[in-house]
Amino acid sequence: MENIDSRIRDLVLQLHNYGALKFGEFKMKVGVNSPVYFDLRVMVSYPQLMDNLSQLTPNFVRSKNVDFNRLCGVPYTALPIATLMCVKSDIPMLMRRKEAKNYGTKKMIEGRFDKGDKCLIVEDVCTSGSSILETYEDLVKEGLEGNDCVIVVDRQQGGHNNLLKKGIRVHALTTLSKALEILFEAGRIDSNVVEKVNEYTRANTIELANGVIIKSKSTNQVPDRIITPFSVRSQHSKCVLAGQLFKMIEEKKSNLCLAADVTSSVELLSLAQTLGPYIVIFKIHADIVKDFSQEIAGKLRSIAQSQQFLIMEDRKFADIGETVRQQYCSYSPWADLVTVHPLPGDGVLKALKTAFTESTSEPRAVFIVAQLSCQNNLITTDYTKDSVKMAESYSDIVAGFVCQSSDVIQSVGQLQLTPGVNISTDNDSLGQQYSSPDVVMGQKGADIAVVGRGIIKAKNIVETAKNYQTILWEAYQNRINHSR
Ligand SMILES: O=c1ccn([C@@H]2O[C@H](COP(=O)(O)O)[C@@H](O)[C@H]2O)c(=O)[nH]1
Repeated sequence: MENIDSRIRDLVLQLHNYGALKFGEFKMKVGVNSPVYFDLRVMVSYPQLMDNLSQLTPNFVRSKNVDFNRLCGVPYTALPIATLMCVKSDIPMLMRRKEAKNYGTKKMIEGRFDKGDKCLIVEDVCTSGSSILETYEDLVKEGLEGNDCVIVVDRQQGGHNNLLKKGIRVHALTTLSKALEILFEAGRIDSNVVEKVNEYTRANTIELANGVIIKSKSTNQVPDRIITPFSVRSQHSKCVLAGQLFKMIEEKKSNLCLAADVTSSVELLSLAQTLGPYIVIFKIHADIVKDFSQEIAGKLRSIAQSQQFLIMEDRKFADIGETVRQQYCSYSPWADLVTVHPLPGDGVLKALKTAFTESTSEPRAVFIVAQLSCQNNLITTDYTKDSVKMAESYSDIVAGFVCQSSDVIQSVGQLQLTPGVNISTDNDSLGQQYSSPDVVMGQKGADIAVVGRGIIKAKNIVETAKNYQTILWEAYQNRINHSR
Protein backbone atom coordinates (compact mmCIF):
# COMPACT_ATOMS: atom_id res chain seq x y z
CA MET A 1 0.00 0.00 0.00
CA GLU A 2 2.91 2.32 0.77
CA ASN A 3 4.11 1.90 -2.80
CA ILE A 4 0.62 2.67 -4.11
CA ASP A 5 0.45 5.73 -1.84
CA SER A 6 3.72 7.10 -3.12
CA ARG A 7 2.69 6.45 -6.73
CA ILE A 8 -0.58 8.29 -6.11
CA ARG A 9 1.45 11.17 -4.69
CA ASP A 10 3.59 11.23 -7.87
CA LEU A 11 0.46 11.12 -9.99
CA VAL A 12 -1.01 14.17 -8.22
CA LEU A 13 2.25 16.08 -8.72
CA GLN A 14 2.29 15.08 -12.39
CA LEU A 15 -1.33 16.17 -12.87
CA HIS A 16 -0.40 19.53 -11.37
CA ASN A 17 2.75 19.79 -13.56
CA TYR A 18 0.77 19.20 -16.74
CA GLY A 19 -2.03 21.61 -15.92
CA ALA A 20 -4.64 18.90 -15.40
CA LEU A 21 -5.23 20.34 -11.97
CA LYS A 22 -5.31 24.14 -11.79
CA PHE A 23 -6.02 26.76 -9.14
CA GLY A 24 -7.45 30.23 -9.84
CA GLU A 25 -10.95 31.45 -10.85
CA PHE A 26 -12.87 29.17 -13.23
CA LYS A 27 -16.40 29.37 -14.63
CA MET A 28 -18.18 26.07 -13.95
CA LYS A 29 -21.09 24.25 -15.62
CA VAL A 30 -22.50 23.59 -12.15
CA GLY A 31 -22.38 26.14 -9.32
CA VAL A 32 -20.52 29.45 -9.00
CA ASN A 33 -16.95 30.26 -10.07
CA SER A 34 -14.60 27.59 -8.82
CA PRO A 35 -11.11 28.16 -7.32
CA VAL A 36 -10.05 24.75 -8.68
CA TYR A 37 -10.32 23.19 -12.11
CA PHE A 38 -9.66 19.67 -13.34
CA ASP A 39 -8.95 19.07 -16.99
CA LEU A 40 -7.85 15.47 -17.15
CA ARG A 41 -8.40 15.45 -20.93
CA VAL A 42 -4.85 16.80 -21.32
CA MET A 43 -3.53 13.49 -19.97
CA VAL A 44 -3.71 11.86 -23.41
CA SER A 45 -0.86 14.13 -24.54
CA TYR A 46 1.49 12.75 -21.87
CA PRO A 47 2.35 9.10 -22.61
CA GLN A 48 4.33 8.65 -19.38
CA LEU A 49 1.41 9.86 -17.30
CA MET A 50 -1.00 7.55 -19.16
CA ASP A 51 1.40 4.67 -18.67
CA ASN A 52 1.62 5.37 -14.91
CA LEU A 53 -2.10 5.66 -14.53
CA SER A 54 -2.90 2.48 -16.43
CA GLN A 55 -0.48 0.47 -14.25
CA LEU A 56 -1.42 2.09 -10.97
CA THR A 57 -5.21 1.88 -11.35
CA PRO A 58 -5.57 -1.94 -11.62
CA ASN A 59 -3.17 -2.40 -8.67
CA PHE A 60 -5.12 0.13 -6.63
CA VAL A 61 -8.44 -1.55 -7.41
CA ARG A 62 -6.99 -4.98 -6.55
CA SER A 63 -5.81 -3.60 -3.19
CA LYS A 64 -9.50 -2.81 -2.50
CA ASN A 65 -10.49 -6.42 -3.26
CA VAL A 66 -12.85 -5.42 -6.05
CA ASP A 67 -14.21 -8.39 -7.99
CA PHE A 68 -14.63 -7.64 -11.74
CA ASN A 69 -14.10 -9.28 -15.14
CA ARG A 70 -14.97 -6.38 -17.50
CA LEU A 71 -13.98 -2.70 -17.72
CA CYS A 72 -15.98 0.20 -19.07
CA GLY A 73 -14.77 3.79 -19.34
CA VAL A 74 -17.25 6.67 -18.98
CA PRO A 75 -17.13 8.53 -22.32
CA TYR A 76 -14.94 10.33 -23.28
CA THR A 77 -11.95 11.17 -21.06
CA ALA A 78 -11.91 7.81 -19.31
CA LEU A 79 -12.03 5.81 -22.57
CA PRO A 80 -8.25 5.87 -23.22
CA ILE A 81 -7.60 5.10 -19.53
CA ALA A 82 -9.88 2.04 -19.69
CA THR A 83 -8.34 0.99 -23.01
CA LEU A 84 -4.80 1.02 -21.58
CA MET A 85 -5.97 -0.80 -18.45
CA CYS A 86 -7.56 -3.46 -20.67
CA VAL A 87 -4.32 -3.97 -22.61
CA LYS A 88 -2.00 -3.89 -19.60
CA SER A 89 -4.02 -6.03 -17.23
CA ASP A 90 -5.62 -8.29 -19.86
CA ILE A 91 -9.17 -7.55 -18.68
CA PRO A 92 -11.72 -7.28 -21.50
CA MET A 93 -13.18 -3.84 -22.10
CA LEU A 94 -16.68 -2.75 -23.03
CA MET A 95 -17.60 0.52 -24.70
CA ARG A 96 -20.60 2.61 -23.82
CA ARG A 97 -22.14 4.70 -26.58
CA LYS A 98 -23.24 8.25 -25.80
CA GLU A 99 -26.33 7.75 -28.03
CA ALA A 100 -27.87 4.54 -29.31
CA LYS A 101 -27.44 3.83 -33.04
CA ASN A 102 -30.69 4.15 -35.01
CA TYR A 103 -29.73 1.15 -37.16
CA GLY A 104 -28.41 -2.37 -36.55
CA THR A 105 -28.28 -3.62 -32.95
CA LYS A 106 -29.23 -0.36 -31.16
CA LYS A 107 -26.99 -1.53 -28.33
CA MET A 108 -25.68 1.03 -25.82
CA ILE A 109 -22.88 -1.26 -24.68
CA GLU A 110 -20.49 -2.64 -27.28
CA GLY A 111 -18.16 -5.61 -26.77
CA ARG A 112 -18.47 -9.22 -25.66
CA PHE A 113 -20.03 -10.03 -22.31
CA ASP A 114 -22.42 -12.39 -20.56
CA LYS A 115 -25.31 -11.43 -18.33
CA GLY A 116 -24.07 -11.21 -14.73
CA ASP A 117 -20.54 -10.16 -15.71
CA LYS A 118 -19.07 -7.74 -13.21
CA CYS A 119 -18.00 -4.54 -14.90
CA LEU A 120 -15.72 -2.00 -13.25
CA ILE A 121 -16.68 1.54 -14.31
CA VAL A 122 -13.68 3.81 -14.97
CA GLU A 123 -13.97 7.62 -14.71
CA ASP A 124 -11.53 10.50 -14.55
CA VAL A 125 -13.24 13.04 -12.25
CA CYS A 126 -16.36 12.60 -10.14
CA THR A 127 -18.34 15.71 -9.14
CA SER A 128 -22.05 14.87 -8.85
CA GLY A 129 -21.59 11.29 -10.07
CA SER A 130 -24.25 11.72 -12.80
CA SER A 131 -22.06 10.47 -15.71
CA ILE A 132 -21.09 7.37 -13.74
CA LEU A 133 -24.74 6.80 -12.94
CA GLU A 134 -25.71 6.97 -16.64
CA THR A 135 -23.05 4.40 -17.50
CA TYR A 136 -24.17 2.19 -14.61
CA GLU A 137 -27.78 2.32 -15.79
CA ASP A 138 -26.82 1.29 -19.34
CA LEU A 139 -24.71 -1.60 -18.01
CA VAL A 140 -27.56 -2.79 -15.82
CA LYS A 141 -30.03 -2.60 -18.75
CA GLU A 142 -27.77 -5.07 -20.58
CA GLY A 143 -27.76 -7.46 -17.61
CA LEU A 144 -24.29 -6.52 -16.36
CA GLU A 145 -23.35 -5.67 -12.78
CA GLY A 146 -21.60 -2.32 -12.32
CA ASN A 147 -21.44 -1.84 -8.59
CA ASP A 148 -17.83 -0.62 -8.40
CA CYS A 149 -16.25 2.35 -10.04
CA VAL A 150 -12.71 3.64 -9.96
CA ILE A 151 -12.06 7.34 -10.41
CA VAL A 152 -8.87 9.33 -10.62
CA VAL A 153 -10.07 12.30 -8.58
CA ASP A 154 -13.09 12.61 -6.31
CA ARG A 155 -13.98 16.32 -6.05
CA GLN A 156 -15.87 15.49 -2.84
CA GLN A 157 -18.92 17.49 -3.86
CA GLY A 158 -21.44 14.79 -3.13
CA GLY A 159 -20.81 12.31 -5.98
CA HIS A 160 -19.58 9.63 -3.62
CA ASN A 161 -22.79 9.75 -1.58
CA ASN A 162 -25.06 10.04 -4.62
CA LEU A 163 -23.50 6.88 -6.06
CA LEU A 164 -23.49 5.02 -2.78
CA LYS A 165 -27.23 5.61 -2.50
CA LYS A 166 -27.59 3.70 -5.79
CA GLY A 167 -25.38 0.89 -4.47
CA ILE A 168 -22.24 1.93 -6.39
CA ARG A 169 -18.99 1.79 -4.44
CA VAL A 170 -16.51 4.53 -5.33
CA HIS A 171 -12.76 3.86 -5.23
CA ALA A 172 -10.90 7.14 -5.74
CA LEU A 173 -7.16 7.18 -6.42
CA THR A 174 -7.21 10.56 -4.76
CA THR A 175 -9.76 12.91 -3.31
CA LEU A 176 -9.52 16.65 -3.76
CA SER A 177 -8.56 17.16 -0.11
CA LYS A 178 -5.83 14.50 -0.35
CA ALA A 179 -4.53 16.19 -3.52
CA LEU A 180 -4.53 19.55 -1.73
CA GLU A 181 -2.59 18.01 1.14
CA ILE A 182 0.02 16.54 -1.24
CA LEU A 183 0.42 19.79 -3.15
CA PHE A 184 0.57 21.82 0.06
CA GLU A 185 3.24 19.54 1.53
CA ALA A 186 5.20 19.75 -1.72
CA GLY A 187 5.11 23.55 -1.47
CA ARG A 188 3.04 23.89 -4.68
CA ILE A 189 0.13 25.75 -3.05
CA ASP A 190 -0.24 27.78 0.14
CA SER A 191 -2.71 27.41 2.98
CA ASN A 192 -4.95 30.18 1.56
CA VAL A 193 -5.56 28.15 -1.58
CA VAL A 194 -6.31 25.05 0.52
CA GLU A 195 -8.86 26.98 2.55
CA LYS A 196 -10.46 28.67 -0.44
CA VAL A 197 -10.92 25.35 -2.24
CA ASN A 198 -12.26 23.65 0.89
CA GLU A 199 -14.71 26.48 1.38
CA TYR A 200 -15.88 26.26 -2.23
CA THR A 201 -16.44 22.49 -2.23
CA ARG A 202 -18.20 22.66 1.12
CA ALA A 203 -20.62 25.30 -0.14
CA ASN A 204 -21.18 23.60 -3.51
CA THR A 205 -22.08 20.06 -2.70
CA ILE A 206 -24.42 18.52 -5.23
CA GLU A 207 -27.27 16.16 -4.51
CA LEU A 208 -28.96 14.09 -7.20
CA ALA A 209 -32.66 13.33 -6.96
CA ASN A 210 -33.90 11.04 -9.74
CA GLY A 211 -30.88 12.05 -11.79
CA VAL A 212 -31.66 15.77 -11.39
CA ILE A 213 -29.09 18.00 -9.71
CA ILE A 214 -30.22 19.86 -6.61
CA LYS A 215 -27.95 21.77 -4.22
CA SER A 216 -27.49 20.39 -0.72
CA LYS A 217 -27.95 22.91 2.04
CA SER A 218 -27.03 20.76 4.99
CA THR A 219 -23.38 20.44 4.06
CA ASN A 220 -22.96 24.19 4.39
CA GLN A 221 -22.96 23.58 8.11
CA VAL A 222 -19.89 21.36 8.18
CA PRO A 223 -17.15 23.45 9.80
CA ASP A 224 -13.87 23.85 7.95
CA ARG A 225 -12.06 22.29 10.87
CA ILE A 226 -13.62 18.90 10.15
CA ILE A 227 -12.21 18.60 6.64
CA THR A 228 -8.94 20.51 6.83
CA PRO A 229 -5.79 18.39 7.18
CA PHE A 230 -3.80 18.82 10.40
CA SER A 231 -0.74 20.02 8.45
CA VAL A 232 -2.77 23.04 7.32
CA ARG A 233 -4.52 23.54 10.64
CA SER A 234 -1.20 23.78 12.50
CA GLN A 235 -0.46 26.94 10.49
CA HIS A 236 -3.60 28.55 11.91
CA SER A 237 -2.88 27.84 15.57
CA LYS A 238 -2.30 30.89 17.71
CA CYS A 239 -1.37 28.55 20.56
CA VAL A 240 2.14 27.03 20.33
CA LEU A 241 1.18 23.69 21.90
CA ALA A 242 -1.83 23.26 19.60
CA GLY A 243 0.53 23.69 16.64
CA GLN A 244 2.88 21.09 18.12
CA LEU A 245 0.01 18.68 18.73
CA PHE A 246 -1.19 18.86 15.12
CA LYS A 247 2.30 17.98 13.92
CA MET A 248 2.68 15.21 16.49
CA ILE A 249 -0.64 13.64 15.46
CA GLU A 250 0.45 13.54 11.82
CA GLU A 251 3.93 12.24 12.61
CA LYS A 252 2.72 9.48 14.96
CA LYS A 253 -0.47 8.83 12.95
CA SER A 254 -2.24 8.86 16.28
CA ASN A 255 -5.35 10.66 17.52
CA LEU A 256 -5.19 8.84 20.83
CA CYS A 257 -5.11 10.37 24.30
CA LEU A 258 -4.70 7.79 27.05
CA ALA A 259 -6.64 8.45 30.25
CA ALA A 260 -4.15 6.89 32.67
CA ASP A 261 -6.52 6.72 35.62
CA VAL A 262 -4.43 4.55 37.96
CA THR A 263 -3.72 4.90 41.65
CA SER A 264 0.02 4.23 41.99
CA SER A 265 3.02 5.96 40.46
CA VAL A 266 4.54 2.60 39.44
CA GLU A 267 1.50 1.83 37.28
CA LEU A 268 1.47 5.40 35.98
CA LEU A 269 5.11 5.38 34.81
CA SER A 270 4.80 1.88 33.41
CA LEU A 271 1.76 2.92 31.30
CA ALA A 272 3.63 5.98 30.02
CA GLN A 273 6.67 3.91 29.09
CA THR A 274 4.74 1.06 27.45
CA LEU A 275 2.03 2.97 25.61
CA GLY A 276 4.01 6.14 24.79
CA PRO A 277 4.64 5.16 21.14
CA TYR A 278 0.89 4.96 20.34
CA ILE A 279 -0.43 8.15 21.93
CA VAL A 280 -0.15 11.91 21.59
CA ILE A 281 -1.46 12.89 25.04
CA PHE A 282 -0.97 11.11 28.36
CA LYS A 283 -3.82 12.37 30.51
CA ILE A 284 -3.69 11.94 34.26
CA HIS A 285 -5.61 12.84 37.38
CA ALA A 286 -2.63 13.43 39.70
CA ASP A 287 -4.96 13.51 42.70
CA ILE A 288 -5.95 9.86 42.30
CA VAL A 289 -2.32 8.68 42.25
CA LYS A 290 -1.78 7.99 45.97
CA ASP A 291 2.01 8.52 45.96
CA PHE A 292 2.18 11.26 43.34
CA SER A 293 5.04 13.71 43.88
CA GLN A 294 6.98 16.33 41.94
CA GLU A 295 9.71 13.69 41.53
CA ILE A 296 7.25 11.35 39.77
CA ALA A 297 6.17 14.30 37.63
CA GLY A 298 9.84 14.78 36.63
CA LYS A 299 10.16 11.10 35.64
CA LEU A 300 6.95 11.34 33.62
CA ARG A 301 8.29 14.38 31.80
CA SER A 302 11.45 12.57 30.72
CA ILE A 303 9.39 9.63 29.37
CA ALA A 304 7.16 12.14 27.56
CA GLN A 305 10.21 13.74 25.99
CA SER A 306 11.71 10.50 24.77
CA GLN A 307 8.38 9.05 23.55
CA GLN A 308 7.08 12.30 22.06
CA PHE A 309 3.74 12.89 23.76
CA LEU A 310 2.30 15.71 25.85
CA ILE A 311 1.18 15.37 29.47
CA MET A 312 -2.25 16.61 30.43
CA GLU A 313 -3.29 17.12 34.05
CA ASP A 314 -7.08 16.76 33.93
CA ARG A 315 -7.47 19.02 36.95
CA LYS A 316 -10.58 20.83 35.66
CA PHE A 317 -9.74 24.05 37.49
CA ALA A 318 -12.94 25.81 38.52
CA ASP A 319 -12.33 28.42 41.22
CA ILE A 320 -11.77 32.15 41.42
CA GLY A 321 -8.73 33.29 39.45
CA GLU A 322 -6.35 33.84 42.36
CA THR A 323 -6.97 30.36 43.81
CA VAL A 324 -6.48 28.75 40.40
CA ARG A 325 -3.23 30.68 39.92
CA GLN A 326 -1.91 29.33 43.24
CA GLN A 327 -3.19 25.80 42.60
CA TYR A 328 -1.42 25.66 39.25
CA CYS A 329 1.87 27.18 40.47
CA SER A 330 2.21 24.94 43.52
CA TYR A 331 0.96 21.68 42.03
CA SER A 332 0.78 21.45 38.23
CA PRO A 333 3.63 23.34 36.51
CA TRP A 334 5.00 20.06 35.10
CA ALA A 335 1.88 19.50 32.96
CA ASP A 336 2.03 20.67 29.34
CA LEU A 337 -1.74 20.89 29.23
CA VAL A 338 -4.39 21.39 31.89
CA THR A 339 -8.18 21.31 31.72
CA VAL A 340 -10.36 24.09 33.05
CA HIS A 341 -14.08 24.62 33.59
CA PRO A 342 -15.22 27.95 32.08
CA LEU A 343 -17.84 28.28 34.86
CA PRO A 344 -15.99 30.97 36.89
CA GLY A 345 -15.67 33.24 33.82
CA ASP A 346 -12.60 34.57 32.05
CA GLY A 347 -10.74 35.22 35.33
CA VAL A 348 -9.77 31.58 35.32
CA LEU A 349 -8.08 31.92 31.91
CA LYS A 350 -6.36 35.15 32.94
CA ALA A 351 -5.11 33.38 36.08
CA LEU A 352 -3.71 30.43 34.16
CA LYS A 353 -2.03 32.69 31.63
CA THR A 354 -0.30 34.50 34.51
CA ALA A 355 0.54 31.22 36.25
CA PHE A 356 2.13 29.79 33.08
CA THR A 357 4.49 32.75 32.76
CA GLU A 358 5.29 32.75 36.48
CA SER A 359 6.16 29.08 36.69
CA THR A 360 7.93 28.10 33.46
CA SER A 361 9.42 29.39 30.23
CA GLU A 362 8.16 26.34 28.29
CA PRO A 363 4.91 26.48 26.33
CA ARG A 364 1.77 25.58 28.29
CA ALA A 365 -1.89 25.49 27.28
CA VAL A 366 -5.41 24.72 28.40
CA PHE A 367 -8.33 22.70 27.12
CA ILE A 368 -11.66 24.21 28.15
CA VAL A 369 -14.37 21.77 29.22
CA ALA A 370 -17.28 23.01 27.09
CA GLN A 371 -19.32 19.80 27.30
CA LEU A 372 -19.25 16.66 29.42
CA SER A 373 -19.69 13.03 28.42
CA CYS A 374 -21.67 11.99 31.49
CA GLN A 375 -25.42 11.51 31.75
CA ASN A 376 -27.66 14.29 33.15
CA ASN A 377 -24.90 16.88 33.32
CA LEU A 378 -26.08 20.47 33.67
CA ILE A 379 -24.22 22.04 30.77
CA THR A 380 -26.54 23.90 28.37
CA THR A 381 -26.12 24.89 24.71
CA ASP A 382 -25.64 28.54 25.72
CA TYR A 383 -23.00 27.61 28.29
CA THR A 384 -21.05 25.78 25.57
CA LYS A 385 -21.38 28.69 23.11
CA ASP A 386 -20.40 31.26 25.73
CA SER A 387 -17.34 29.19 26.71
CA VAL A 388 -16.08 29.31 23.13
CA LYS A 389 -16.76 33.06 22.91
CA MET A 390 -14.99 33.68 26.21
CA ALA A 391 -11.89 31.87 24.95
CA GLU A 392 -11.51 34.13 21.91
CA SER A 393 -9.34 36.65 23.79
CA TYR A 394 -7.10 33.84 25.08
CA SER A 395 -6.37 32.02 21.82
CA ASP A 396 -2.63 32.01 22.64
CA ILE A 397 -3.19 29.64 25.59
CA VAL A 398 -6.36 27.80 24.52
CA ALA A 399 -5.29 24.71 22.55
CA GLY A 400 -8.87 23.51 22.23
CA PHE A 401 -12.02 22.28 23.93
CA VAL A 402 -13.16 19.12 25.64
CA CYS A 403 -16.49 18.54 23.97
CA GLN A 404 -18.85 16.03 22.39
CA SER A 405 -20.05 17.56 19.13
CA SER A 406 -18.56 18.81 15.89
CA ASP A 407 -20.28 22.22 15.94
CA VAL A 408 -18.62 23.58 19.09
CA ILE A 409 -15.26 24.70 17.69
CA GLN A 410 -15.16 26.95 14.62
CA SER A 411 -11.47 27.84 14.62
CA VAL A 412 -9.37 25.50 12.45
CA GLY A 413 -6.39 26.17 14.69
CA GLN A 414 -7.98 24.63 17.81
CA LEU A 415 -8.47 20.96 18.70
CA GLN A 416 -11.46 18.95 19.83
CA LEU A 417 -10.65 16.48 22.59
CA THR A 418 -13.47 13.99 23.14
CA PRO A 419 -13.73 11.57 26.09
CA GLY A 420 -16.31 8.80 26.48
CA VAL A 421 -14.75 6.49 23.88
CA ASN A 422 -14.84 2.73 24.01
CA ILE A 423 -15.09 -0.01 21.39
CA SER A 424 -17.61 -1.65 23.68
CA THR A 425 -20.22 1.07 23.94
CA ASP A 426 -21.89 -0.19 27.15
CA ASN A 427 -22.02 2.77 29.56
CA ASP A 428 -20.56 2.38 33.07
CA SER A 429 -22.74 2.31 36.21
CA LEU A 430 -21.82 5.86 37.29
CA GLY A 431 -23.09 7.88 34.35
CA GLN A 432 -20.20 7.70 31.86
CA GLN A 433 -21.56 7.40 28.30
CA TYR A 434 -19.50 5.80 25.56
CA SER A 435 -19.43 6.07 21.79
CA SER A 436 -17.37 4.00 19.39
CA PRO A 437 -14.12 5.41 17.92
CA ASP A 438 -15.78 5.67 14.46
CA VAL A 439 -18.68 7.74 15.77
CA VAL A 440 -16.40 9.96 17.85
CA MET A 441 -14.05 10.77 14.97
CA GLY A 442 -16.65 10.75 12.16
CA GLN A 443 -19.92 12.11 13.51
CA LYS A 444 -18.82 13.87 16.69
CA GLY A 445 -15.87 15.62 15.04
CA ALA A 446 -13.12 14.72 17.54
CA ASP A 447 -9.51 15.44 16.62
CA ILE A 448 -8.23 13.50 19.61
CA ALA A 449 -10.17 10.75 21.39
CA VAL A 450 -9.68 10.07 25.10
CA VAL A 451 -9.64 6.37 25.97
CA GLY A 452 -9.20 5.18 29.55
CA ARG A 453 -10.68 1.90 30.74
CA GLY A 454 -11.06 0.68 27.14
CA ILE A 455 -7.27 0.30 27.19
CA ILE A 456 -6.01 0.15 30.76
CA LYS A 457 -8.43 -2.61 31.77
CA ALA A 458 -7.67 -4.72 28.68
CA LYS A 459 -5.76 -8.01 28.97
CA ASN A 460 -3.16 -6.97 26.44
CA ILE A 461 -2.82 -3.21 26.78
CA VAL A 462 -0.23 -2.80 24.03
CA GLU A 463 -2.27 -4.60 21.35
CA THR A 464 -5.41 -2.79 22.51
CA ALA A 465 -3.75 0.64 22.39
CA LYS A 466 -2.37 -0.13 18.91
CA ASN A 467 -5.84 -1.19 17.80
CA TYR A 468 -7.44 2.04 19.08
CA GLN A 469 -4.68 4.04 17.40
CA THR A 470 -5.36 2.36 14.03
CA ILE A 471 -9.15 2.56 14.19
CA LEU A 472 -9.10 6.22 15.23
CA TRP A 473 -6.57 7.17 12.55
CA GLU A 474 -8.56 5.39 9.83
CA ALA A 475 -11.78 7.02 10.99
CA TYR A 476 -10.06 10.42 10.88
CA GLN A 477 -8.73 9.73 7.36
CA ASN A 478 -12.23 8.76 6.23
CA ARG A 479 -13.62 11.95 7.65
CA ILE A 480 -11.06 14.10 5.85
CA ASN A 481 -11.65 12.27 2.58
CA HIS A 482 -15.40 11.85 2.54
CA SER A 483 -17.14 14.26 4.84
CA ARG A 484 -18.19 16.54 1.99
O1 LIG B 1 -16.60 14.95 29.78
C1 LIG B 1 -15.63 14.35 30.24
C2 LIG B 1 -14.45 14.96 30.63
C3 LIG B 1 -13.40 14.19 31.06
N1 LIG B 1 -13.51 12.86 31.13
C4 LIG B 1 -12.31 12.10 31.59
O2 LIG B 1 -11.90 11.20 30.56
C5 LIG B 1 -11.55 9.95 31.10
C6 LIG B 1 -12.46 8.88 30.56
O3 LIG B 1 -12.10 7.61 31.04
P1 LIG B 1 -12.84 6.25 30.57
O4 LIG B 1 -12.23 5.17 31.41
O5 LIG B 1 -12.52 6.10 29.11
O6 LIG B 1 -14.30 6.41 30.82
C7 LIG B 1 -11.59 10.09 32.62
O7 LIG B 1 -10.31 10.43 33.04
C8 LIG B 1 -12.52 11.26 32.83
O8 LIG B 1 -12.19 12.01 33.98
C9 LIG B 1 -14.65 12.24 30.77
O9 LIG B 1 -14.79 11.02 30.82
N2 LIG B 1 -15.71 12.99 30.33
